Amino acid sequence: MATAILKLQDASIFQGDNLIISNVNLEVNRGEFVYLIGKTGSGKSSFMKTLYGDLPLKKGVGKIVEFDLDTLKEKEIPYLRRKLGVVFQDFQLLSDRKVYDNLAFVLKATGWKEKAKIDERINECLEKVGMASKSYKFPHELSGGEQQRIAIARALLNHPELIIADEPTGNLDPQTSVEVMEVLQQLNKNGNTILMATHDYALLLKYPSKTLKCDESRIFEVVQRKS
Ligand SMILES: Nc1ncnc2c1ncn2[C@@H]1O[C@H](COP(=O)(O)OP(=O)(O)OP(=O)(O)O)[C@@H](O)[C@H]1O
Repeated sequence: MATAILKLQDASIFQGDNLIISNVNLEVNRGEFVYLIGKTGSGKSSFMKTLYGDLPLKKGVGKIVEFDLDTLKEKEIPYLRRKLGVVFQDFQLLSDRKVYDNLAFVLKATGWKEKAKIDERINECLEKVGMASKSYKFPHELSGGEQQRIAIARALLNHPELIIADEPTGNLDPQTSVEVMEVLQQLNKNGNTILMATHDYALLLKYPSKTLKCDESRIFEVVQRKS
């Protein structure tokens, strides 16, 4: 039976007092790869921010990786984020430290203490994104695609139940976008559940998958035409 990792019922997304999206009803099941598409300003980022606790869910019911979004307390947010891997368009790596230290920073902040275990986990995650040889590089020594792969490795560190990627290829050229997408596809094949916002239709055509569309203050599933 399909297990819902994310379930929203009659949920509304707000930015402050402004209603951005209303009556959202959707489920994302374990193992799925789901796109969220929609024009600039249609509310994709606001929707995703609500999922990782950056915006409160003020109306409706939402459950994500065993957390209730509608009753989520401030102090629960770090624990929710540990079960999610969030990837952003602009990578958000710390520019003053090497790749290894970017990842170690996250592990230490989430309670990892033993150096050998930290090293092992960092290496495992870098291997998953094909970046094992780059751990002693600074972010500025890497290309955009490489930086995004490091950001994906960082998202994987604490075995997330859901990866939320907000326009992960938005800053990348088409060829590099495909390379990053291949990494995400591979992770999904290995069991990771992924929700990815994008407006890159070329990727959608190349890697068809369940697609949600954000339009006119609503989110609904769209059926992709074959051919
Ligand atoms: N911090 C904010 N305060 C108030 N309104 C905001 C804020 N951020 C976004 N909005 C508004 O919310 C609406 C949705 O914006 P959002 O960034 O979620 O859209 P998006 O689909 O992710 O667009 P993009 O593709 O440009 O990131 C827009 O009308 C925007 O003006």
